[in-house]
Amino acid sequence: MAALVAGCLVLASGLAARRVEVNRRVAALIGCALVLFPVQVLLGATIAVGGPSVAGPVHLALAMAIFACLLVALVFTLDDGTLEEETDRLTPTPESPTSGDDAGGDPATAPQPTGRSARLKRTIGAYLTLTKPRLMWLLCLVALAGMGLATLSGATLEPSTALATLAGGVLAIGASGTFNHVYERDRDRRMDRTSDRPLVHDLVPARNAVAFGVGLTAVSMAVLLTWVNALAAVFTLAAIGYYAALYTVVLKPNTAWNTVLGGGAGALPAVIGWVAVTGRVGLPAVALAAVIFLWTPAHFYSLAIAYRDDYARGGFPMYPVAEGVAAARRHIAFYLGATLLAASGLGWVAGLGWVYGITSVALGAVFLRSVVRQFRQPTDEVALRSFYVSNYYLGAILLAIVLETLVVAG
Ligand code: HEM
Ligand SMILES: CC(C)=CCC/C(C)=C/CC/C(C)=C/COP(=O)(O)OP(=O)(O)O
Repeated sequence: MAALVAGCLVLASGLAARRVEVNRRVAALIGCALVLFPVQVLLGATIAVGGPSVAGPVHLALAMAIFACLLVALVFTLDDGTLEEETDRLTPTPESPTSGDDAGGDPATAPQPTGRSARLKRTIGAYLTLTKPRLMWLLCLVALAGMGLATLSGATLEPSTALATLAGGVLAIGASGTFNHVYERDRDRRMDRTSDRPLVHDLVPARNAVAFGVGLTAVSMAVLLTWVNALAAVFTLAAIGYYAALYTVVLKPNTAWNTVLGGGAGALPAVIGWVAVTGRVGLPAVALAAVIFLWTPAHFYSLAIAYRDDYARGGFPMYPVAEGVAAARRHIAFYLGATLLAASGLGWVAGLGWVYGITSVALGAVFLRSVVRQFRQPTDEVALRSFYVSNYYLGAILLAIVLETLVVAG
């Protein structure tokens, strides 16, 4: 039934391309999909009658190729219709002399809480903010999904291992987020979105923040070494270094590739989760990491479009700042396509079932629709909506993995 529906849709795309005038690139891509589809039907028939085992993977690869042709055709069609020329590149202004004074406000004139407990509350709140707690739920789900996948390979997940891995991970994310706050405090002052951060207002002295980050790192390592294993600790330390040094110091201020290359930091928790259970690296964990890696630009570029002026003020060459909104939108669509393909690859590599299949197709469609809306309605609100949908998409497929591997199977 699914193949029939897909076939009808491929055919409908072909008919639509004949009715509306499409350019040659789009026509060629849809033509490819139309030619590949009957081959796919034949391959499917071969599998149904017990053909060679290689037919299965080839069948999946061909399905991915058909999807890729149609997605690229869609992007070129949307681009042709609505996009302005790429004249919207901004120049990051790292040393902007005027923007630093007012954006962050003056801590001396900001209202100070009176009373010991109010001050204590404010300081605790400031330290909590340094740990970037809003990111944690999704990164924890990544690690949990990594652990769940490991159980499919026959390993057993002890609840204490799961708890210790998540605790070590949360502490590590807190540490790297803290280092990020310290290093970026001057640029944060110049950006509206970040001008209320604790270090901008000296709510926490930078030295104390560094000590806090080092402390969190040490406790994280102690937890992982005591209750999980050495390899998980090594990967977690690498993730802290990746985010706090490689991404924050080297990539983010210097190259528009910062998000693509930085995506590896967020992908590592998938491997950490798997390693925590098995003590070694496995293919399904790498496949999950690939999904996160490809998802990251589709996640962040939408936010960066909405805040491009802010990032330019901060002096960061984020992709929409350096290359313009039109190019960024196109890349969001391509990375989204790559994410959806990687997600099907993950399902196949890990042997996931229908809960994961249905969730990734349904939420993938919601994600794709939100990105298509960005082309039709290129406003910051629509871009921001797409940013949140990216999180729901990833959250949903990770939950589906956890459900299939730990709840249903366990
Ligand atoms: C280079 C990689 C990434 C960049 C540049 C990036 C950037 C951002 C930024 C700027 C925010 C807004 C933060 C704030 O306002 O406090 C954000 C929010 C968020 N990000 Fe990412 N992100 C990246 C990777 C990831 C990864 C790998 C995950 C998890 C798997 C993730 C999950 C989230 C979540 C859950 C939020 C919070 C959304 C909310 O406010 O509800 N991000 N991201
Ligand atoms: C296990 C472990 C330590 C994992 C660390 C991985 C990690 C925290 C990845 C997330 C990357 C991230 C949310 C960047 C935020 O962008 P930004 O810092 O550019 O955002 P900003 O503009 O708000 O500062």
